[in-house]
Amino acid sequence: MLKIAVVGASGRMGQSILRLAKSMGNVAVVGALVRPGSPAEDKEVPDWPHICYTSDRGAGLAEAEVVLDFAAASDEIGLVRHCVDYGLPLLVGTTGLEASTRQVLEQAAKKIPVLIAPNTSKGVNILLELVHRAAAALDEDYDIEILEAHHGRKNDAPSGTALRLGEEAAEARHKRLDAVSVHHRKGQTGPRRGGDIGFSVVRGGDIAGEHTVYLAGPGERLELTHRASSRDTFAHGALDAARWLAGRRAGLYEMRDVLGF
Ligand SMILES: NC(=O)C1=CN([C@@H]2O[C@H](COP(=O)(O)OP(=O)(O)OC[C@H]3O[C@@H](n4cnc5c(N)ncnc54)[C@H](OP(=O)(O)O)[C@@H]3O)[C@@H](O)[C@H]2O)C=CC1
Ligand SMILES: O=C(O)C1=N[C@H](C(=O)O)C[C@H](O)C1
Repeated sequence: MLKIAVVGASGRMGQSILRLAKSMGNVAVVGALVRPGSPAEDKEVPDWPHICYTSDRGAGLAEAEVVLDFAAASDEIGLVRHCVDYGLPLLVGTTGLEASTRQVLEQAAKKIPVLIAPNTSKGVNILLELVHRAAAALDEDYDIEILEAHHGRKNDAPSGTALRLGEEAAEARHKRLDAVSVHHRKGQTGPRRGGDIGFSVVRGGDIAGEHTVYLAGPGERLELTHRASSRDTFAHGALDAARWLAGRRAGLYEMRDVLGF
């Protein structure tokens, strides 16, 4: 039985993971971390009656073998330091991380296993491979645009997945994403610069997560799309990844390592 702790346990992803873990039977939730002052604090976790939501990191992570972080980037560095101090493998599902946090995670990965996974679905991770291949095969006459759509409660934009897709496309063309990304267009923009990668964002309703990468060329357009119809898809992937991460040696990992491609 794998013992996990979920950080951001009262959130949408946290709840989905807690529910799914119960139905699976081979994963035990031993910690459910919430923000200090959260209305959930000290309440019993539904499905896990012997566990209470806590904001006490030491208590919440004490028995965990793997930590799953879906806490919307609020105290990432404190969490990473704790995992390093206690040798805990960490899955970071949270998106919208600062570049400085990413550096802290890279340092931490020298000491503990760290899996950075902005999207834990199988389909999106296959999409990353397809985008790499298409961006490399089609030259810069094929303009790359990335469109993402999510529910109206999402806090960060563009999504972590959209940015990861952009990185993959840029890397395939031997570019750095920050040198070619375009996030704003309004007014007299002038023509599109060849080689740019544009991002567009839709927010509304209960959209679980949709990503389309366009490669728009002369006389044709390739569109590669992934649509998640349920948040449980991400929760399933997170629990698979947690099982994979347990007992791994220190290192920086991605979902493609978990999925074996
Ligand atoms: N990797 C993947 O496949 C996926 C990643 N995500 C990402 O996961 C993150 C969470 O998404 P979602 O569940 O929809 O967001 P929510 O806002 O529903 O959940 C985030 C939760 O984290 C809590 N929280 C905030 N700070 C802390 C803290 N310091 N310690 C513990 N808990 C804390 C929040 O509490 P409060 O509300 O009280 O502030 C909230 O309950 C986002 O970054 C999202 O982009 C989402 C889906 C899939
Ligand atoms: O906040 C969400 O909901 C999601 N966030 C992730 C992201 O930012 O890429 C993954 C998924 O699309 C859902």
